[in-house]
Amino acid sequence: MRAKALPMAGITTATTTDKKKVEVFDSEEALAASLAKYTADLSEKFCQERGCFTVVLSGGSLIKSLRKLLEPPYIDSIEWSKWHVLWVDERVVPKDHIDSNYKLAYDGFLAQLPILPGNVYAINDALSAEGAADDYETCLKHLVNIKVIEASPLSGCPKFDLMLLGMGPDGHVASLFPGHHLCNEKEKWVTCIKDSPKPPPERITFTFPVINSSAYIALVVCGAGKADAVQRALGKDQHAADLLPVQMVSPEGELKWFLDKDAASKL
Ligand SMILES: O=C1O[C@H](COP(=O)(O)O)[C@@H](O)[C@H](O)[C@H]1O
Repeated sequence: MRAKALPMAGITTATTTDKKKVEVFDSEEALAASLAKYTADLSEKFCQERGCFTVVLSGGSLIKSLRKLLEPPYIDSIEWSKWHVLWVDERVVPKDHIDSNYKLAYDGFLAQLPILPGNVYAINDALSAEGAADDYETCLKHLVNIKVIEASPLSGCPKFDLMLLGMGPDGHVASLFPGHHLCNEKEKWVTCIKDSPKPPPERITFTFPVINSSAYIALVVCGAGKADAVQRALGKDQHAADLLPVQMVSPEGELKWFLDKDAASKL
């Protein structure tokens, strides 16, 4: 694949290949502005093409980086009623619990938007971890059947329009942690983990077959604490063995890394 460096305003470096783009921003503020435009442009594209836009959220620091979507011009121009919002992973806690990814997204993002409540798909917090994972997979199957979510002709998995992923300092994405056997799950779309190394221990998560069926993935990573994992994923010395989960992200469509300069400091 051909790689080239592009000079862009407010961006320290930008590297592209056919399917993978990496942009490094001088500040998290500049990253958030670019992420909002990227999301809005994809929303417009998919609302026109499909009549709806399926967006998958992560928890953690990603939600703060979406804040520019709450401001003009996007708050007024995006067709929010056509958005369908799901989560790539969720902690098995009540929806009003401080650890809930739903609560984080609702308080910091969704509560301020005119997205239809019926288009926001939280996990069922009354169920066990296994039950919640099965229930969420059933929800995905229903949304594929009624064509809200496309099906990938390659994998048969749900093909989300845009997946917004964060990454932990250890290189985990969703609730798929380094060295954990769930990174190799091939059959289930949604599974549960009961021994998460990061609290809380019980979570549900999309598996890599679903993550990697996405049309677009934005990987949003900020802060010096994540520079080592970024270096392993994007640096010159690439080893096929012992891949970090973030290195297993390889969508059918486009993968775009949004890095601030601290996260990119070891590249
Ligand atoms: O536990 C989780 O961590 C990751 C990364 O979070 P961050 O705060 O370091 O950005 C997040 O993407 C995931 O959804 C969440 O459950």
